[in-house]
Amino acid sequence: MGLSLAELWFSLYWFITQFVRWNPIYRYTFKDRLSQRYENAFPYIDIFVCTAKPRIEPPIMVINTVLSVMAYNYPSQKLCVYLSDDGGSDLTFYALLEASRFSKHWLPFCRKFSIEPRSPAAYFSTNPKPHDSNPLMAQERFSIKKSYEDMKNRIETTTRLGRVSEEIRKEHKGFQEWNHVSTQYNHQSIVQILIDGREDKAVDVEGQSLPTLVYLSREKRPQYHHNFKAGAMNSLIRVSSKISNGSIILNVDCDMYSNNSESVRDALCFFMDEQKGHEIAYVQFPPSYNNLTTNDLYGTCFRVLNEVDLPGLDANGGPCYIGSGCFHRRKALCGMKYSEECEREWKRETDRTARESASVLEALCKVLASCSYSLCLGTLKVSRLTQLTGPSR
Ligand SMILES: O=c1ccn([C@@H]2O[C@H](COP(=O)(O)OP(=O)(O)O[C@H]3O[C@H](CO)[C@@H](O)[C@H](O)[C@H]3O)[C@@H](O)[C@H]2O)c(=O)[nH]1
Ligand SMILES: [Mn+2]
Repeated sequence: MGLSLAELWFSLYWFITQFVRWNPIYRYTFKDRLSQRYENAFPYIDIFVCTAKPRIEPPIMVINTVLSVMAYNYPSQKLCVYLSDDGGSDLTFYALLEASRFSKHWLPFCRKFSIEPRSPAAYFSTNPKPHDSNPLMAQERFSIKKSYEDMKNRIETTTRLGRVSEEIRKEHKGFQEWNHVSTQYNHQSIVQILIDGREDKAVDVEGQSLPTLVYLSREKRPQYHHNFKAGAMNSLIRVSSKISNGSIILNVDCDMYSNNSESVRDALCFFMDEQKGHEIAYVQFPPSYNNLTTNDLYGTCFRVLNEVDLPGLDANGGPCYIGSGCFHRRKALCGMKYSEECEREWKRETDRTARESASVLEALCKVLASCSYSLCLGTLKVSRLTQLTGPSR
């Protein structure tokens, strides 16, 4: 009886889904035209990476994701990367400090040899051998691989130990914050700007500017509910509005590195489309997974979801919001309706950055990441997110 009901339900489900799958839309971008028209008028992009549990989400994995988004092929002065650490862990902070130093070598290397993917761990594991045809690359690859492995060893040793040594703690003022942290669920907000992209000294080894890099651990108190990732996203939206206020926000989970350095430009082809751009609230990238099954039976992705269901939904008002890998307009997340006038405003807003010094910004942002601030504004409702529509690619 139960089985027959289940069969009946799945038949009905299959029948309904066919309507959605009837007329899928596949979209293509023309990034060369985007560059020709807008290269100097690109918007600021804020990228949020979320992590919560240093034991399940090891700091070395987290910083690989951070490095993959820092290395986007996009003007670095217009990129600002935020790591939200709901674990409130100094181990994650230490790993991010290491990543901020390593990025000075990694970003020029990626740029020079156009390497993909730009997560160092993924790059070194998918390209185990250097390219013999280019001796310069082979040499540089050897040295950058060595410095990556040294960094990885330092981070993993510290993670295994479970605490940051006294020598390391002296390397950055940010570690002093942990003098006041009692537990993961009971601590003040911590905001540390590790790279301030506005400064002249924020450059890589080739003298090119680096993206801004911010560590955030919002306040946690036992009497306040923290609302998991949605709570973290709320804090990130507030804190980033003070520091960089990028018009476009990308969110990635810490275990989902970006496997394409052109993703920002792909998303902008939709947002900056002169005719239809203002109708688009978000651009959702389909996720791929590396380790779903032994021997990777399904070719690293959910094929039906990515190749049939999402393009099908696109033809019916827009794909659903999946979470990681989604670009949003900031204004859409803040509940504003987007119109053609906003598009014109946006063009005027592209050169706006905070004027306060990094330490003043840190102090201001701590207030924005506090529990009482979250409480008075309420939480970002998932229902709001699902109302927004936009195309997938
Ligand atoms: O209190 C919390 C709990 C989780 N997270 C982060 O949120 C992300 C997602 O949480 P997780 O428990 O890993 O959820 P998953 O089921 O693995 O992820 C699915 O659900 C997420 C939340 O809707 C989407 O972002 C993902 O794309 C989707 O794969 C991770 O980066 C976590 O670090 C926080 O920041 N704070
Ligand atoms: Mn996850």
